[in-house]
Amino acid sequence: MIIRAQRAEVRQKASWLVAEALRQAIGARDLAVLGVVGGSSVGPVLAQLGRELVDWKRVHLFMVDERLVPLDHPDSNFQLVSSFVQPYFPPDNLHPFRYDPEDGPAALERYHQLLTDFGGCFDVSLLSAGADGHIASLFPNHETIRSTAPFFLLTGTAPKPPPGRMSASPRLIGASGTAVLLFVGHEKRAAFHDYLNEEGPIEQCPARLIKGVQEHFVLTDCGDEL
Ligand SMILES: O=C1O[C@H](COP(=O)(O)O)[C@@H](O)[C@H](O)[C@H]1O
Repeated sequence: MIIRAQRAEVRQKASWLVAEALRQAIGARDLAVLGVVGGSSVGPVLAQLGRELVDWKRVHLFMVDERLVPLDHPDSNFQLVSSFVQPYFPPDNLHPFRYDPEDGPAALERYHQLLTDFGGCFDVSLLSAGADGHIASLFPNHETIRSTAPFFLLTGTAPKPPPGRMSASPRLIGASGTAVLLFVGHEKRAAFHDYLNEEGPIEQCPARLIKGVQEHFVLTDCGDEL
């Protein structure tokens, strides 16, 4: 489903959709895994999400992607996300990706194991597309979007700085129960039009990946009529 609205409404609706999908997952299996990206678009949605009626002690937050910087670095996606969710999330339910350059692949395996402890996939993914159509750290025409990894991947060649990143793989994002994808801001207009193109391959516009997710919603303030 595509929802075109003014920015404030996009944030409100996205927050409601995420909350509703979390409530459904909690109803089905007593807990829910929320996967979240970084970037400027998701912060206000996460702030709004704190006003929704959700049993937060049953929700576990994982990063869908992370920049390979220390967790207290201003570029860290977790740093940004946690600043919005700290007021309402139990601290023990926040699961940052902890990278150690000494054992990169082992860090991926540890994160995979941790996710497996909570069911092995994201019940809900909150995503934001970049101006080039990337989602998480899966970039157009890049090794990351071509990856067949079942869970998480590392790259040292991301075209958007910093080049060192961790990302949920295309398969893991595709296995989400619900995906909520934002195209917020005029600079995302071309990417949104690419997303709409039924013919185009996922490799050129990774945002199209979510068309394969069981339940997916796209919210944008880039509609032609706005
Ligand atoms: O680099 C990244 O960018 C995307 C999009 O960010 P936005 O600021 O345009 O919303 C983000 O989803 C991703 O997590 C991040 O690493």
